[in-house]
Amino acid sequence: MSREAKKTCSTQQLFFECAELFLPWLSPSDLASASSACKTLHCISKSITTRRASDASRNFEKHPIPFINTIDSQPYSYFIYTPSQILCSPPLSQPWGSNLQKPISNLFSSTNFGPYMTSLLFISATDESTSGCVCKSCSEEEDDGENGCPCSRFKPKVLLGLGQDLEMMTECGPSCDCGVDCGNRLTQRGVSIRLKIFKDERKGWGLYAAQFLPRGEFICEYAGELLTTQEARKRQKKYDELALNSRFSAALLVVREHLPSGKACLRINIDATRVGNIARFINHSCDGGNLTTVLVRNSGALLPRLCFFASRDIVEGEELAFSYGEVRIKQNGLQCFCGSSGCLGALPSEQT
Ligand SMILES: C[S@@+](CC[C@H](N)C(=O)[O-])C[C@H]1O[C@@H](n2cnc3c(N)ncnc32)[C@H](O)[C@@H]1O
Repeated sequence: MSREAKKTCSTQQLFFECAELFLPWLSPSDLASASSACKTLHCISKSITTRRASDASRNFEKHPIPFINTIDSQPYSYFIYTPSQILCSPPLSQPWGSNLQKPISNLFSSTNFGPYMTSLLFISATDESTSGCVCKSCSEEEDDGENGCPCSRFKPKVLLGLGQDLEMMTECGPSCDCGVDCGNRLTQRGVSIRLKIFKDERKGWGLYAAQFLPRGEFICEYAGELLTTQEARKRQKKYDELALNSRFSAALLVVREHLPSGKACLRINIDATRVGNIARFINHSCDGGNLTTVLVRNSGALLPRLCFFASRDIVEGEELAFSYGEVRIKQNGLQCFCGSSGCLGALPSEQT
């Protein structure tokens, strides 16, 4: 090979390596623009698209969670991935589809939130349920209710074979001596089951079981940005406007924890529209679907997390669904296509 040819070859190699580094940061529309610039960028963009479609979780979860679309040409849905809820400002973009196997860094790990997050995560512990445990190896409560880890005092009914409503459970947390492998941190290790994301003509993307899931199985957390109520209302208004004019899918969930008196005492706004995990693909079903929502409190953490468990046995290939709520007050609300025998015809909507 001549010197000139060698030089051209190494320049091409350098261009290729640079493109592999920066293209994964681009949104689908920017990726498409870059792809039309030359043959090399077209080839790399194509393989990035294939990799994105093969794993919505960007390697953050135990198994890849692929997109499958037999309806139209959209290969995947674009968003920023976080395995758990976040309070800090999320990054504007995140690499996705790179040929590197591991996520570049876990931007959202609980140790990486900075002082602002720490002050919100920890509260001054005055009662037993928030002060954490000093167990060497945490075990669940024994039948007499005494000898187990104090952090696992509450178990949701779905794990005990009972009801369907929003429930509560407690786990070890930041103020406990035990580590992430502790037996009482079931919902803190991300998604460990096999799932896939299918596109439906009328409901858009939806989350499906890619294996049998027994009743009581932990599915995933509803991860996203935690918002103030003021910010949630502002965003909801914007999302409603967008949904009127396009097939825009919002994923802003409002959770209210009630006192026994019935008065709301805690409101949590989780927005997974731009930043979230695979729970943002779970569609609504008027009959409650096959998932139960559980508020999980970690010892020492100020805010609970919303987690999904299988409310009954779920067979491979079944769509996962839950009820978004009861109230339907918005005019021009979205039509519901849940297909359940008790379908009310419109998606739940509420003035947030
Ligand atoms: C949290 S997202 C669920 C994922 C969404 N299907 C997507 O494509 O990204 C909520 C949106 O999904 C759609 N959706 C969810 N359940 C539905 C249902 N039962 N019937 C029709 N559309 C539904 C609505 O557009 C809703 O605003």
